[in-house]
Amino acid sequence: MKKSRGRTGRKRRRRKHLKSFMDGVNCSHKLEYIKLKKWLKERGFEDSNLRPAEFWGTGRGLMTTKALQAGDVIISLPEKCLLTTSTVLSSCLGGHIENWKPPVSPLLALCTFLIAEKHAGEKSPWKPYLDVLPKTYTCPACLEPDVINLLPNPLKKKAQEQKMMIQELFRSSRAFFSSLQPLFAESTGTIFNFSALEWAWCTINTRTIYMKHPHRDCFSLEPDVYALAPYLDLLNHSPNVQVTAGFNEQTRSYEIWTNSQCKKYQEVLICYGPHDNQRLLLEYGFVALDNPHSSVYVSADILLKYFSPLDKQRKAKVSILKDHDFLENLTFGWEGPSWRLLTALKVLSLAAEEFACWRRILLGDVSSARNEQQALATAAKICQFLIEETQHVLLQISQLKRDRENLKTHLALVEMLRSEDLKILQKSAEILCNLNLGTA
Ligand SMILES: C[S@@+](CC[C@H](N)C(=O)[O-])C[C@H]1O[C@@H](n2cnc3c(N)ncnc32)[C@H](O)[C@@H]1O
Repeated sequence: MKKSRGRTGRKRRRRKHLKSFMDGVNCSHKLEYIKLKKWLKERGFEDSNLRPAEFWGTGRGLMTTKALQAGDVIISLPEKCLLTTSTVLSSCLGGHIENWKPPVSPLLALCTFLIAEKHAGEKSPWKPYLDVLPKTYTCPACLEPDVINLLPNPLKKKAQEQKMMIQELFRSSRAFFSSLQPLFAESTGTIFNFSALEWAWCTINTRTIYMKHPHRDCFSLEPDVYALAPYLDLLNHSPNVQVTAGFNEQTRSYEIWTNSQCKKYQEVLICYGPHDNQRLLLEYGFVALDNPHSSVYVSADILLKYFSPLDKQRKAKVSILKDHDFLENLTFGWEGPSWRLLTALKVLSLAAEEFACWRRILLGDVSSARNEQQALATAAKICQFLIEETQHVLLQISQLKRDRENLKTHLALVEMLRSEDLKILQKSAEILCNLNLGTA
């Protein structure tokens, strides 16, 4: 057939090129997925129109072989396929967990089960599922300190806390792991080592669905809300889709319905929640492009740098902001500075003679045109400072990517987070520039 060389041909080629990026590469022929499908079928899972595939941008996910309409069921996974604390209690670990004092948490019970089953290899009834689980994760707990240092605040602090929390979980679980020795030929110290626990913790943190189970006395008081859902847990996240999910008591299956459309052969995406990128990175180890829920945080330290220490009311203003919880969660978003950030800036910008009206400002009132103008001008300066700081970190990352080949994947993740932050800040700067021109 003759190739179309004109505008229509170019458009068609561009569409085809774009489509090939959006479509995934089907990998359902791979042995591990064939085995998983067989395993699921034995547990009552009806073959759906979903196929495992590799996608540009989101990685491994599920593609649909049939167009989905709002209201369609994406997947219905029978209870028998779910891995919960009931699964753990009915395994050989059950008796040990029931006798152990102080009781272990539901999370530790699940981690222990995953590690034990992985160690069992061919003997594990869960092998087909374990074989498709990721070998490594990109949650902050798995990042090197050099990479964590490049994260913005307050994520950096939360990442360090996550790392320490897993270290503490390991330290406090050692005696329990040792108590399992009668079940294993190999030393429990070798089986339940730190990296095994880190892997199991990340598996649960990034892949479980929410399913509340009643409290059982053999577990500590931490909520028992986890279930691992093989195959269903191959669904990736998009902040732009809506789904309904839950356990259906009638069908005794965990079901997900879509409220959005999805074209044939495209990736089926679900929404893990209205999370910003810092939360997505912390909880799931990834960043979403153009995430409408994302924002850039302004710390109290940065905010206060823009106000004179000679202001006699500075101390009083800071304590008002602190008492009314206006020194945290101050952000720049896709729509400019948040109302909270502008309010904090307005209180700090109050002239001596206006100070008495701080309460009105906290309620959203205008004090004076001068006060409004100064708050907007300061917001623009802070935004510019954050733009330069983010550009500086991006430069550091690109240098490190050249020098530290082993950190490349993790650095690329932080780079993506910082680049998304830069986009938000640039958008905010543009909005502020227009607002400042309007009030000048
Ligand atoms: C429930 S699993 C989804 C399946 C996963 N991609 C896999 O290969 O097993 C959640 C993990 O998928 C990845 N993920 C989910 N949504 C993503 C997205 N929009 N972009 C990139 N990675 C995503 C993250 O690594 C996250 O921790």
